[in-house]
Amino acid sequence: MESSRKLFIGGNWKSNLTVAQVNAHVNEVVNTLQIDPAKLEVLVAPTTLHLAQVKSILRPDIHLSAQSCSPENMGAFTGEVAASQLKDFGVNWVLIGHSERRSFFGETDAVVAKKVTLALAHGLNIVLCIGENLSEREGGQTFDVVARQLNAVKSAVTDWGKIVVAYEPVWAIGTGRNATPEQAQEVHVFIRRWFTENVNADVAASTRVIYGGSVTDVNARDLIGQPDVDGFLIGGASLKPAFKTIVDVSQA
Ligand SMILES: O=C(CO)COP(=O)(O)O
Repeated sequence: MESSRKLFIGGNWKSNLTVAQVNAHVNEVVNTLQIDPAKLEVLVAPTTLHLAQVKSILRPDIHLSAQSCSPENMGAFTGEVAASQLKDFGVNWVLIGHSERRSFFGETDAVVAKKVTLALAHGLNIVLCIGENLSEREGGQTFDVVARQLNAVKSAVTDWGKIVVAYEPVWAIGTGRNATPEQAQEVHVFIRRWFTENVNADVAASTRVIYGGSVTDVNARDLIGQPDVDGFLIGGASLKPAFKTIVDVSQA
């Protein structure tokens, strides 16, 4: 990555871990990370159920994030947690647009945009997830999909400074088949160009674009070596001691 942007590494724990496992993982892995605050920000996103528990034991220099928020304000929306409730509770970050939300729970671009609007209105920072699926990649539509997903939130974003973009090709998530460093770099460059053309050059230069999809302690070093890969959003490996190795090699 380029030195002007601070590295960003997030652990998305998805729907994993018991209470005991959360405690052990935070105490043994997350809270023992070596983080140079001038170089790197780290975030963890436990289930909504575990936010309070993690908040009570997490090192204060590590960001706590929800994995989603409601596309509506507080009210009669059973099962949802509103952005304002996250903020009120002391959670300052939220993942929005993860491909598992889009594909398994029917989140459309319009729903993603509503969530972005509310999250920003209530002062949350966002990791905005975008990326193409396998048939879209094989059909040569990667750039079209990524641009469509960015266009969908463009008018909802009042402050790009509160957003980290996570490029997560769906075909790489949980498959053990990561994008090659060159494939990641190519799309990250495209995303940066989208910012230049649709927002401005400052935002294009300063927005962190992180990569997600089968990141491991083995492939992290080559991926982070790409000039436009500013960090990672990590699923499986964020639940293991490998998370520590990834943090270490990324700062090296
Ligand atoms: O979806 C991801 C992070 O949000 C990536 O998951 P994996 O690292 O398990 O492929």
